[in-house]
Amino acid sequence: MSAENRTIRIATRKSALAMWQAEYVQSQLLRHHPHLTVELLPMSTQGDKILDTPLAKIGGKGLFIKELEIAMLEGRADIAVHSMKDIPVEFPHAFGLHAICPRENPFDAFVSNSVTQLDDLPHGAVVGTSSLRRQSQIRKYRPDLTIRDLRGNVNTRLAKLDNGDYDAIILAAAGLIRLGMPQRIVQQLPADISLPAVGQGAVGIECRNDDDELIALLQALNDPQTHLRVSAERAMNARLEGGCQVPIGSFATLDGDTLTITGMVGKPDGTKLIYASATGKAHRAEGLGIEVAEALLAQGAKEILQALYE
Ligand SMILES: NCc1[nH]cc(CCC(=O)O)c1CC(=O)O
Repeated sequence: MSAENRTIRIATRKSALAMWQAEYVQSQLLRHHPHLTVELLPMSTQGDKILDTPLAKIGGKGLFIKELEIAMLEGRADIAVHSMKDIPVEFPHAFGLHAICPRENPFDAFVSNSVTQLDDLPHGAVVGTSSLRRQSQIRKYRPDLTIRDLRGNVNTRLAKLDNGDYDAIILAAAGLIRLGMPQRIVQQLPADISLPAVGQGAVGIECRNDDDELIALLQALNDPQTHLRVSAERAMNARLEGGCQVPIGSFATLDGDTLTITGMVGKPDGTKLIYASATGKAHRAEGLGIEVAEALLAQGAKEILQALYE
């Protein structure tokens, strides 16, 4: 049987956003390779089951992908589809990211039912986010606001806002757009207020490193520009040893073959945020990411990050 006639099984989490991403990859695979059969294998992961404990305590974001990797090792699935911002810097060695799809809106979205921009929230208003990165930046910009924890998938978070538990919440614009709710974005937060997470808005495809035939099929779905930008951002994160749940932002842009990357590390209480940028030829994406990490380390990034683990 030729590669073009294979059956590709996609392991995915069951959340609405994960399912959207898996279906997107399914449709793109069929568009480029019409003779494939592409099936979805929706799975519950440890990360989805344990909702009441902070992620950092139960093993971090790797928990959301381990079951998917076991399914691939056991031959029940061929690929796994992930939000790039949710996957750890390092992969188990048998696996790799073999395609990164075109990036959706990478910015954070301010979502509220009462005001139309962050600046209009009254003093003391309650903003929901569990992201240390968002918390740090919002506190810096509006030290008068109260930040309250907010976990769950996108729909759960929106329901908590609509219940009146928060005056506003911060979500990734990409998730809202993909789930068909762009009208929920009342303000797109610019990078100088909320620098996005590493890989935010990009979807990656993981498979076993030894499946050459499949890796070749996936190349049609890879977007080289997104790949370069996300590679720079992930290289920065790797150099900072920024695992899961860290107050780190990283955002790369491309202008022709010139790549610019900006990084940020912040104290969760918003009292100290450090920034660095680098610009250079796009083929040096990873080197530029590492340069930014070094510049952040020179300004005290390590001390900020270490304090979090104590
Ligand atoms: N951590 C949850 C998560 N993972 C991916 C997205 C959507 C954005 C993306 O694909 O980068 C979201 C929601 C959010 O952060 O608001």
